[in-house]
Amino acid sequence: MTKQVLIKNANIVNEGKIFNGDVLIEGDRIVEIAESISSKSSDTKVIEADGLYLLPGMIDDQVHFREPGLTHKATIETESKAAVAGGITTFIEMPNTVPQATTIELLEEKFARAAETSWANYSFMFGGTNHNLDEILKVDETKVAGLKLFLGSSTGDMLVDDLQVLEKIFSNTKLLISAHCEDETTIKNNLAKYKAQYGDDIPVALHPIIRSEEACYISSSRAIELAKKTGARLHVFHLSTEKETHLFDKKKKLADKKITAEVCIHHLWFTDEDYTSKGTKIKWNPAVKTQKDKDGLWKALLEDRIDVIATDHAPHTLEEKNQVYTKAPSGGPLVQHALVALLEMYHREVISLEKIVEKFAHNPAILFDIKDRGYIREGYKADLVLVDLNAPWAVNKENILYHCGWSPFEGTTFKSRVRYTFINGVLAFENGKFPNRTHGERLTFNRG
Ligand SMILES: O=C1C[C@@H](C(=O)O)NC(=O)N1
Repeated sequence: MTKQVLIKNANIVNEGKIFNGDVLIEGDRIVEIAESISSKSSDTKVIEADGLYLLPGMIDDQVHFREPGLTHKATIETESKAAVAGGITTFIEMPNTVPQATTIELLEEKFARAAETSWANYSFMFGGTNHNLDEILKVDETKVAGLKLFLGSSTGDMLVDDLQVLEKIFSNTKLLISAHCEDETTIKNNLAKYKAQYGDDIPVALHPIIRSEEACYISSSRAIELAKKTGARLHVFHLSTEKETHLFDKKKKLADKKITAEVCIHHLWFTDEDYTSKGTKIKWNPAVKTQKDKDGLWKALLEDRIDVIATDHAPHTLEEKNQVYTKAPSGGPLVQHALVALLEMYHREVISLEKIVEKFAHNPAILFDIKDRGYIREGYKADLVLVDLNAPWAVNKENILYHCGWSPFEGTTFKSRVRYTFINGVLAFENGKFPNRTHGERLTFNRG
């Protein structure tokens, strides 16, 4: 008989509602959701979830797991395991690896590596450059999550700045285009100004002045304009400014939106005041900006001008991060702590549980047309998370799972913790331990 798991008496958070009930898993799928389900056989594993909240597994649409080529920073195995401990059951990984995922062959190698080692479900973005239009046009949109374009330079030198090429890509690809938007000319001019003043040792607090609001706004506006002109499907990654949020529409149903937006945990949590205590640990591209920006991002998220929450999990070693401003790479690890950070914001009455689930599970599933995931529904894959909202713990070196061994949240106490995570019906994480070595599946899409 197929293996069964019965989750009893959970507060189920799903599709805008919270209700008390039981969920029965058989094999890799949810087979029944009801007020009360009795155990069907003696070897059904029963989880008494009294007081816990059951959420669909989070879907993180932007992570950097550094494989191949940068495995001193992270691997698919280490980071997907950390993700599972953090309640993320599915991730979409970025192409700025070494080599970059800019040919179909290289991309398929990443899929093969993930099939062997990933704990969580996965897909990848194909990388666009100034030179691989032909290859972009060969990519089958039913097989990959989308196309990533760096419209501002960041880790991995993948800047696409040939405007003619860009227009051809937007006009011709059927792939969902995810864009990193920061205007390169603005950044370069700002950087030159402060380099003249400070040399390489620029105070990190100037990062949001160098990678400025203006840089973000110019680039996002340009990408949106191009998407409108060409009819391309555009998803703007990691908005970091209040100003940009007004470029996005709040009225339409998500499935009908052709232009969507993402916000990341670090931009919802930190502000420029934190550079003093955290230094380059919170150096990200785009930069963490002002309190006004953070407030604006929250407002846009809650008003549905921003559609999804992600992490942009981007680990670097501490040695790399602890360099002077111009040498310290941008990015930091987040997948283990993103959900509990959002639950902290729930405790602070900033966001509801229903909204967290909508933005971090339902909406990425809708936006990427992910098949059978992102919801607690009968017939869907059993990617599930049970969280305890009242079990405080502090992030420290002993409980950090990232390969790089540090977190921008070190020293932070979170009220909530992830108790159980299921990947395709298999219990991957249980109270700090990993009872089963799960193997995530390649995402399939309702497209084409
Ligand atoms: O766009 C990016 C890339 C990422 C990385 O390190 O890969 N780090 C960032 O801060 N932003």
